[in-house]
Amino acid sequence: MTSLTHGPAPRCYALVPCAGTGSRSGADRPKQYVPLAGRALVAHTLDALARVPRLSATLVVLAPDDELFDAAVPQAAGDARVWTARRGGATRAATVAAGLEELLARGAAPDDWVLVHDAARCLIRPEWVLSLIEACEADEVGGLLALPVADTLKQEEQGRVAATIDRQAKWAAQTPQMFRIGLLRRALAATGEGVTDEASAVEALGLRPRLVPGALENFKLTWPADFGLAERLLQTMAPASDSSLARGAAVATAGGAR
Ligand SMILES: Nc1ccn([C@@H]2O[C@H](COP(=O)(O)OP(=O)(O)OP(=O)(O)O)[C@@H](O)[C@H]2O)c(=O)n1
Ligand SMILES: C[C@](O)(CO)[C@H](O)COP(=O)(O)O
Repeated sequence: MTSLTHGPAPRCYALVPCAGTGSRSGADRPKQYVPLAGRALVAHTLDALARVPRLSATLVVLAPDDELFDAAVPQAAGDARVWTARRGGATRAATVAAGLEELLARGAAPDDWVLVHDAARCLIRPEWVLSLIEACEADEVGGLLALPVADTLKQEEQGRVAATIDRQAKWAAQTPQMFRIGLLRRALAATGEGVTDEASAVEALGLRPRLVPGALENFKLTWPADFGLAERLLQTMAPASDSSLARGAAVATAGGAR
């Protein structure tokens, strides 16, 4: 039963920065629009997020001059849980910061959670998103999907190894990264555009985000060779079992999108 003295339970929103150019990808267009297994890369990303019932809505932040999204993801126009905003900035951090303002303008509360997920991680699975939500929703700070580094790490100087770096306790950060909207907004305002992920901004406030084990498959498509690999994985992916997500559905349905 809802208490009379407390507000409604915090909701979860996804925020997908989708305003990059993909300069390292070698593609003939922004990488999020490269076709993979018959659909644009970002369409796969949004499909997976759409199968997470705990998400009240997903905000896709596009470049101000984006002319590709509507044709690349036609189903978004008819989906009340997908919102778009042409407010992307010069850096990922600027795009995310603008997206947070948009969420607040659309009725999200500072205490609500936001899960920032790269458009470019199109192999995300609904069950991994749910595992992040379940690990973080009772957490003071929030957290992120990440993977312990498996390889021996080398420090390069002019094409040669200058040092071998201790990999003990090193993790590679992935997305989604889940924080309260108000906290992340404050963190990004303090750090500016230099940070490459949300956790870095939150860490700069002296906080310690929770590391939640992710999956190797949830890699970020960055280099030309990544596209063929992602396409092969998409083609062989078993359909996710939506029943495993049902335990999250009741919470989202009770609130709906604001
Ligand atoms: N100004 C920017 C830069 C990046 N992104 C988004 O942030 C995610 C992760 O960034 P990255 O892989 O670095 O994408 P790009 O910046 O597009 O790639 P590159 O660095 O190779 O140019 C992508 O979904 C990208 O669209 C964004 O929304 N706004
Ligand atoms: C957020 C991120 O995907 C975590 O690995 C990464 O930091 C994005 O960095 P990039 O500079 O945009 O590639």
